[in-house]
Amino acid sequence: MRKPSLLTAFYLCFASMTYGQHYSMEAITGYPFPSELTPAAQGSKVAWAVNEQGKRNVYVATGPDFSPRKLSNYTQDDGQEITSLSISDNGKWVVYTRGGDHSGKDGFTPVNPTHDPIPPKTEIWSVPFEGGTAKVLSEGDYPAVSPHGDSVAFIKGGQAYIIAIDGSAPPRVLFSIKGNSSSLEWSPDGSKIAFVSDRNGHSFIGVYTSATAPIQWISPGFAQDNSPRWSPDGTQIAFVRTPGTGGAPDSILARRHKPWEIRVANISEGNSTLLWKAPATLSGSIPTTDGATNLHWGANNSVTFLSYHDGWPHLYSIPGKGGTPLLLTPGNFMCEQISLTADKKWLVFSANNGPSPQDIDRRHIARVPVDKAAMEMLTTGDGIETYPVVTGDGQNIILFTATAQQPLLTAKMPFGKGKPSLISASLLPKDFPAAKLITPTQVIFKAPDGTPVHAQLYQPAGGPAKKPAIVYVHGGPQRQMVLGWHWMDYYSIDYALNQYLVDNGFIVLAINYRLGIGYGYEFHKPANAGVLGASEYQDVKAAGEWLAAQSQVDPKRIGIYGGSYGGFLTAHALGRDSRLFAAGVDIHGVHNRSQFAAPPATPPAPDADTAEKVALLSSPVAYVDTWTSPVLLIHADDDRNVNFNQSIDLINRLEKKGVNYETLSIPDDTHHWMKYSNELKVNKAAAEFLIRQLGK
Ligand SMILES: CSCC[C@H](NC=O)C(=O)N[C@@H](C)C(=O)O
Repeated sequence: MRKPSLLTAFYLCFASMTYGQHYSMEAITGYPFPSELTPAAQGSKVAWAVNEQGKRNVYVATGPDFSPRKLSNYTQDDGQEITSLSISDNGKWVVYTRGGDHSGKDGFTPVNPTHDPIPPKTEIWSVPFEGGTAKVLSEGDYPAVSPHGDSVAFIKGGQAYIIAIDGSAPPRVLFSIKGNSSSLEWSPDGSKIAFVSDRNGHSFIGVYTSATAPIQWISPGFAQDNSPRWSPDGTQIAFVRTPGTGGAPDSILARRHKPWEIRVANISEGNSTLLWKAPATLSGSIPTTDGATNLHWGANNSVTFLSYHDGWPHLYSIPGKGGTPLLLTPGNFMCEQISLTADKKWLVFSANNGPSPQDIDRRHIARVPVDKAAMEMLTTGDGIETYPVVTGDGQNIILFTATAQQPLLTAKMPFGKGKPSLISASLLPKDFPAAKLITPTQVIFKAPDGTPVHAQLYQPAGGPAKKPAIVYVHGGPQRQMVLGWHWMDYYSIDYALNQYLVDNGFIVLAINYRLGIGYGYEFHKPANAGVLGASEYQDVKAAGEWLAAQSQVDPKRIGIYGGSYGGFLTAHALGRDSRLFAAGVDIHGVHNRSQFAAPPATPPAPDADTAEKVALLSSPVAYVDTWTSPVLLIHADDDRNVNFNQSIDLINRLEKKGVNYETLSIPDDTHHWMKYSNELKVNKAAAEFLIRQLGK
């Protein structure tokens, strides 16, 4: 087909925006995506990263107006992400890592989606807060800026290095010891560094003092010690202990408590005492939600942490000298994106809590003193507020806000009562079709076993009486989709695709199936789920049946799509229920989990054989014989989360079965579409396939 001329393309775009026709995929995915929001320890300075159609840069702002200022100048869609962003305590320097894919395994490993013959490196950069040329300090990752603001400790090759923050001298080894060093934590006075030494099955907490002093090991045992946190006076360290690897192989299928405890050590003595041991219940297992244990040492000698043991991810406080944990955040909601204020007196966080029944499917900002169960919800309404940080002067919260129409943007609000006001609206492209986006509504349906399943229903206005419909299945699986733009880039891309499908006449039902977060422990950690029986699939099938029962849906044109774990469930749906799901798009899904069930053990686990059989039955490849619906399979081959051969395996089986399948293979990108042009390509391919199969 002849491509339209540039002038024709411009006219079509202008017309579609003006006369109510469809907006382009470029328009709906052209939003700026913010991340890495961080405050300086003093004053009102903040910094964050923004991905503008693949061009990722650092922005900074200073109170009271917080007008954003672009600090770096990366001009290419080159897939090099910005992470570990921080401002030196004195506010003079901004330091960050550029490169890698930190949402996958081996975050440090460089990514090269531009197929450069000489691949980029993952490097640490610094730039003066007031402006100047950003400079590469060294190849490396996980930078920790000294409290004095003059040097940066970092990790390279599992060892610790240090360099002057202005790059005025070459990096030097700080300490080089057995195992892999990580989690560098400067002591408050900058005289020491606590760190984790991972030794493959056990780990120690170490303290570095100087090139002439031996590393001090803190309470070394036969366990895995992690998350070192200094007391404000620098005399103690709190840390999390879990069991070391080993022991008689346990059942694979049984659900077991995963023990963890918090311990406190005096630096002077080096031994540790037990501060709190989690209850030996399933929900008392070490939490796996955002920030995991979220261990902090706050003011008034208050050690704070997150635990799931009352059924919800809640915050607790316990005196550093010992005592009974105080539940800081009672209620049926989860806390996440937790940060401690510079004065260490408050915790601020996001929670799916508020006065409306819909708030369980949103996020709002809250705060609580580190030593008093006096939680306050600071935001409310129809929006989605996330990633709050308090400025070093304690005057303002800087946060990310979104709505059903507005993608994630940076905002400010007083640290107390008040409403967020946007500070980065100017970054939104002029052609962004906010006014054309619909507002999803909350739907709750029952799964066959009676479990309530929350979902968001996207309905186009007008159009034919019977419309095609799509079940959208998120990945993770511990994620929650909400009633607006999502705070993760991966799910912002899918929210954009859902809106685009609505604009092209589809109804979309985004389902929060079990294994997801936001609805309590039992929903998040259900029996017989995942590789242990895929019980969560019943929620997906129930969603298809719910759509088929709606008067405005054409039951013969129901499709499904999802990425990663969502691809896994999409493949399950097409294999097991092609009569219900007429077509689907499976983006880097997991298809054969048999090798995950029984990890190599000698002797094997008592139920290894059964687990192997259950794992296979939990895999979509077990249902190829009943797969008849057409499918588009998409995968990038530098995927560090789901191996590329998961799609090769399924494709070869579909080919043999004679299923109608199409493919899109993307060389050198990862699980997270590091290159914007690949994100666009994937969304366009998925939309085109669904429209072609179901739309007209
Ligand atoms: C065992 S399935 C792995 C799916 C994958 N999880 C982590 O990498 C996934 O769903 N990834 C993205 C989409 C996510 O974490 O949300």
